[in-house]
Amino acid sequence: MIAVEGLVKEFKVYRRRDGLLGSLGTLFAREHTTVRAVDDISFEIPAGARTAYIGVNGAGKSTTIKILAGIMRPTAGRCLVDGIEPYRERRRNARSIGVVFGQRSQLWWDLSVPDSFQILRHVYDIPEPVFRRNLALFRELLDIDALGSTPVRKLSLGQRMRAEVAASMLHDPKVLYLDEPTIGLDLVLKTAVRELIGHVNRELGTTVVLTSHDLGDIAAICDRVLVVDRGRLIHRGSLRDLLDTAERRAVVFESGGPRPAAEIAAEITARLPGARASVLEGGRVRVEFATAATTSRQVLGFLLHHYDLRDFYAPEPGLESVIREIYAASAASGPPPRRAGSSRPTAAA
Ligand SMILES: Nc1ncnc2c1ncn2[C@@H]1O[C@H](COP(=O)(O)OP(=O)(O)OP(=O)(O)O)[C@@H](O)[C@H]1O
Repeated sequence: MIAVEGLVKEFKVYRRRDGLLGSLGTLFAREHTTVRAVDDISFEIPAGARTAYIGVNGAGKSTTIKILAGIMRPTAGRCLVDGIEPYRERRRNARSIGVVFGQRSQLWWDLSVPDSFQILRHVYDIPEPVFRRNLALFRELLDIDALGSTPVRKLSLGQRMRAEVAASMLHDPKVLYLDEPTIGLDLVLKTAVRELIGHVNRELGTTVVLTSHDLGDIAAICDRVLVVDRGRLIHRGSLRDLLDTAERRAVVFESGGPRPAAEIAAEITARLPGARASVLEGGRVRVEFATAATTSRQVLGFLLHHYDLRDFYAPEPGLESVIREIYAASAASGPPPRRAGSSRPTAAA
């Protein structure tokens, strides 16, 4: 569905000079640096996949999504979305995609949500049964009727986001680009939006590309991840594989023996290389360990041999810690610098 090859996007950022003379100077020669926001990225996303595109602030996520959505042209490389080069055929592309950019609105500021939806219905030429089916879905899951006839500009961020998500899906797009779609939503509405995205993915085979700093969104919506760092793709794979790469894991157990939990925890920390044990509420012991120093098998063997294990479980490694590990590894190996190209004077435009 989506094929990206050697995608590059550079921005020229012009330097401002201080003072009147400096300002006059910039009329004749302006210095700039080149920011390489997307740096030779290639990937493919099959139809119906739910992909998280993640990275720290400024990693290049929004820039990539803007290119995929046809809002921006790449400096080099290309992408095809459902056989279309989005920035060359913007109108055709717009019919088959739905977009939510958390900070930007696709609704009419002075109109109510129902009026905005009526306009979108005509813009996209949405057949009546599809329009009615989708409105019923948004009523059920997002309580869209509660937004009433209030103009969009008067809605709270959370209310507007509900309308934005619904608007992006109104015309049954083949691809949904969601940039922070649950920003400003409370937990109940977050869950509803996640359910809605899951629903259209299952029922209509919609391809979903999500960028979010909300790890709950990623875990609930996506089954695969692309991780970008300073414009470069540094990890791709299934969410399951990503979690399996966790270098730190944990087990929690309850000991039936007479020894105090604090004593057991201290013993484990002292004797198991790379392990740190602590006592949880209720006297259970949590052992965190680095898989590079001690394997899961060694930890389990040690615990079984020394203690009377009553209750035992291994919590899932948190997505947050796994992603932190990936960023740390990337920073340590020193990927290409974000700023490509040098500063040079150019004639003023
Ligand atoms: N129009 C622009 N002009 C100049 N630089 C830009 C422009 N748009 C983005 N950049 C720069 O490109 C880099 C990537 O920005 P981008 O918005 O794609 O990051 P992001 O991963 O979406 O970040 P965030 O999580 O904060 O939204 C940043 O260094 C940013 O400052």
